[in-house]
Amino acid sequence: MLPIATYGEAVLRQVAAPVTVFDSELHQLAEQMLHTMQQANGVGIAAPQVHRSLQLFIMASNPNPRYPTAPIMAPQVVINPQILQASEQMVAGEEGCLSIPQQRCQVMRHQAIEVKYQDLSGEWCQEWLEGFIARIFQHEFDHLQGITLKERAT
Ligand SMILES: O=C(O)C[C@@H](Cc1ccccc1)[C@H](O)SCc1ccccc1
Ligand SMILES: [Zn+2]
Repeated sequence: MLPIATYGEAVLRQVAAPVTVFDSELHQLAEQMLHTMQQANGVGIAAPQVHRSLQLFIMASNPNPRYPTAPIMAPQVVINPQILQASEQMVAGEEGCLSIPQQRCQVMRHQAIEVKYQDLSGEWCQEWLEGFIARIFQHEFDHLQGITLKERAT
C-alpha cells in the first residue's frame, strides 16, 4: 500500500511529467499502484495520488454499489494519455476520489471519448471508450492535469 495524497497537497495540483523511461522501476510502480487501488476498492488510481507526478494511471472498471452494471475489465495501465475526440453528449454520474475520502460528487463527463496512450511496454494504443470506462479515464486524466472532482463537481 502506497500512501495516498489527500486534497490540498501540492502534488495533486501539478501537471504531471511525461513518462520517457519504460523500465522495471516503472513496472514496479504500476504494480504497487494496482495493489493500493485494489485495497481501497477503487476503479482507478493516478500516479500523482501516490505522490509521483508522472503521466501514468490505472483504470479497472468492475461492478460496484454505485455502478452495478459497470463492465468487468482487466486493469489497464495508461501512460502519456491524450484525448483525441469527445462526444457532444455529456452524462451526469456520481464519482468518488481516493484523495477526497468520504465525499461523493455529481460530475458531468463526455459519454464517449477517443483516446491514445502507451502501455507498460511503450506500445501506442488508440481506442474509443464510452460510459463508465470513459468516466474513469476522464477522472484519472484530470488528475494528470492537476484537476480533481472538486473542481468538476456540478
Ligand atoms: O480517486 C481516483 O482516481 C479513484 C476513483 C476513481 C473513480 C472514477 C470515476 C468514477 C468513480 C471513481 C475511485 O475509484 S473512488 C471509489 C469509487 C469506486 C466506484 C464508484 C465510485 C467511487
Ligand atoms: Zn480521484
